[in-house]
Amino acid sequence: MVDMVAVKAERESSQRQRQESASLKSLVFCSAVEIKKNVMEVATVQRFQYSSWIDLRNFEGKPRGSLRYTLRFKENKTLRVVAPLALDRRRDHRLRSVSDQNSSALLETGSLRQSPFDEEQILKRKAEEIKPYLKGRPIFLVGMMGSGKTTVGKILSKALGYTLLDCDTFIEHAMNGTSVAEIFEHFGESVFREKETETLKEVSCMYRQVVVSTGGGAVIRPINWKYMHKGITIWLDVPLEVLAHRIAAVGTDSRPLLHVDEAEDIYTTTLNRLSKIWDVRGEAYTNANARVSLENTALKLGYKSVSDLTPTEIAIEAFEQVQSYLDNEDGIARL
Ligand SMILES: Nc1ncnc2c1ncn2[C@@H]1O[C@H](COP(=O)(O)OP(=O)(O)OP(=O)(O)O)[C@@H](O)[C@H]1O
Ligand SMILES: O=C(O)C1=C[C@@H](O)[C@@H](O)[C@H](O)C1
Repeated sequence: MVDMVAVKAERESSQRQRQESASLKSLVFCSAVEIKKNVMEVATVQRFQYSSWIDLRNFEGKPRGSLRYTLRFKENKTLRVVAPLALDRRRDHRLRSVSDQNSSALLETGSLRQSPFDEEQILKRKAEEIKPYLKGRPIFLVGMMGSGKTTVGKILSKALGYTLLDCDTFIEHAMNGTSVAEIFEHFGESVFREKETETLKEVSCMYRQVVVSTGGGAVIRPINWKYMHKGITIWLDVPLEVLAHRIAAVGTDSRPLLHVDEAEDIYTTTLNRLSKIWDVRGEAYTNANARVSLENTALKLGYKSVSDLTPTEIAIEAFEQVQSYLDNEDGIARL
């Protein structure tokens, strides 16, 4: 009887040991699977994180450029694309050189483009940084015809929460809707220049928190500088060939100093006229507080051509140049 009890107890004990061993094995197996899964997840994340530059030039219908994605796992373990990081430009250059090593396609295209999202973030941050130091002063954009004063002015004014004023439009309103071309034709250039000076005087004395897109010739009269220097002046310096291309693309009807007959070669004629105008007033643009050279900006961003620059990139450069000017102008206030 005692033997029977002892045998039963031993059988139960060894059965318990087998069960415990089986469940331990299963536990170890599960952990191994789990660990392997985690390792795979980490590897997947790393793979996507380290070669995460996607050249949009390869995608038909998308804007040219590269887009940086950060990929993370959601709780349900599916991959998801999260918003690209807002990066400081300098930091971004460093990241680019690292990611470039992993992307021969990128090296071939030479594209160092930000995603439009990144561009917007940088622009917004730059605007917030310089706004307190502008103290509401007007910003005057100067530059040759077609240099992008209106296009870039729109972006700058929106980022700062300022109003955009177009000098030519201002004059047209003051002349009861007469267009600039008609003012030149019926009253002559001297009347237009008088109106231009009156406008700059009014705007610089009466308006705050405005970005002013001036006429290409606003720089000629020294008195105009007296008014424009009440605010901050930015010169958009664009190569004449680029200006001629832009103007030829839209026609010369609204620009009386460049007006070209249909029979003429619009690009060549425009370039010749721009060259003559430049000879007379090129020097005057250097009175501006900040210069945005499209050639320098394209070089800085590693672009092959000035035409690769987006208006937002030009606007960011404008903020950077203004920032340098303000640093020198008012170093103590910015400390
Ligand atoms: N960065 C850019 N890239 C390509 N095209 C541009 C760029 N900036 C402006 N343009 C184009 O060039 C033309 C002239 O631009 P915009 O009117 O902004 O220049 P502007 O300096 O105000 O000219 P104007 O003094 O003659 O009135 C427009 O057709 C515009 O779309
Ligand atoms: O460059 C210029 O002299 C001019 C530029 C335009 O914006 C207009 O102000 C006008 O056509 C003259």
